[in-house]
Amino acid sequence: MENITKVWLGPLPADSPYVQPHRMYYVQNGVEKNWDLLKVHDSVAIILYNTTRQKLVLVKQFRPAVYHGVITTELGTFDKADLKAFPPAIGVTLELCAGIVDKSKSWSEIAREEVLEECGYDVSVDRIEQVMVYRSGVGSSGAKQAMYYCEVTDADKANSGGGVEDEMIEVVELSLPEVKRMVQQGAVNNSPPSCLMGLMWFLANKAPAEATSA
Ligand SMILES: O=c1ccn([C@@H]2O[C@H](COP(=O)(O)OP(=O)(O)O[C@H]3O[C@H](CO)[C@@H](O)[C@H](O)[C@H]3O)[C@@H](O)[C@H]2O)c(=O)[nH]1
Repeated sequence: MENITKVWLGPLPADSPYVQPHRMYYVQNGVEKNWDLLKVHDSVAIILYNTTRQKLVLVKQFRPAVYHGVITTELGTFDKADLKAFPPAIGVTLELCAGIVDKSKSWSEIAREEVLEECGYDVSVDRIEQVMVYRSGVGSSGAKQAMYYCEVTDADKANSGGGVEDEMIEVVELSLPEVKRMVQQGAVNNSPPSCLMGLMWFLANKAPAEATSA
């Protein structure tokens, strides 16, 4: 699905619209300290449950940062990736539908748009319920993420999803036993903590009782 033919690293341009690095200084207990950090966009993530099929709707995509992380855990650093030793599939994740907050719209409206763009379901904002808000990357970015829950039916399906412009996103449906297995065994698909936490929240609060017994 990822169709990646070349990967290399370069320096971060100062005008990156996605990542701004800073060194923050502070005085604690009378001692001057500093912390190197990244300003990244806040984001939304949506736990999407199709009640017609009793399936959780997730997305699969190549994540450059995960691919970089997998290689550098092994090699320390690299300039040009060896695609034979490190096939791009190792950078593919299974996640909740999500998106960055990079426009002046309400967070739930941004969540609504992501559900439509990435997963193809057209729902109104009032059907999207806020679940929790937390900070991710507490050592590096401290970015805020708001998690939402939304139930959809087959009748809400407006397109096949997959993202906008050149995004390559695959929509994946998981049955309730598959979701349960996923949280029992952990992140075999490079799934981020927010995804596992969202699925656990679903199992604890929304899943039909028969799906969580046994
Ligand atoms: O360096 C970058 C970074 C982003 N993009 C684009 O920006 C958009 C970002 O995608 P979007 O779907 O809005 O957000 P996500 O990539 O899904 O990321 C959010 O959701 C993730 C899963 O919860 C969190 O890990 C992230 O921190 C959070 O930003 C996409 O079009 C990307 O192609 C770039 O082109 N270059």
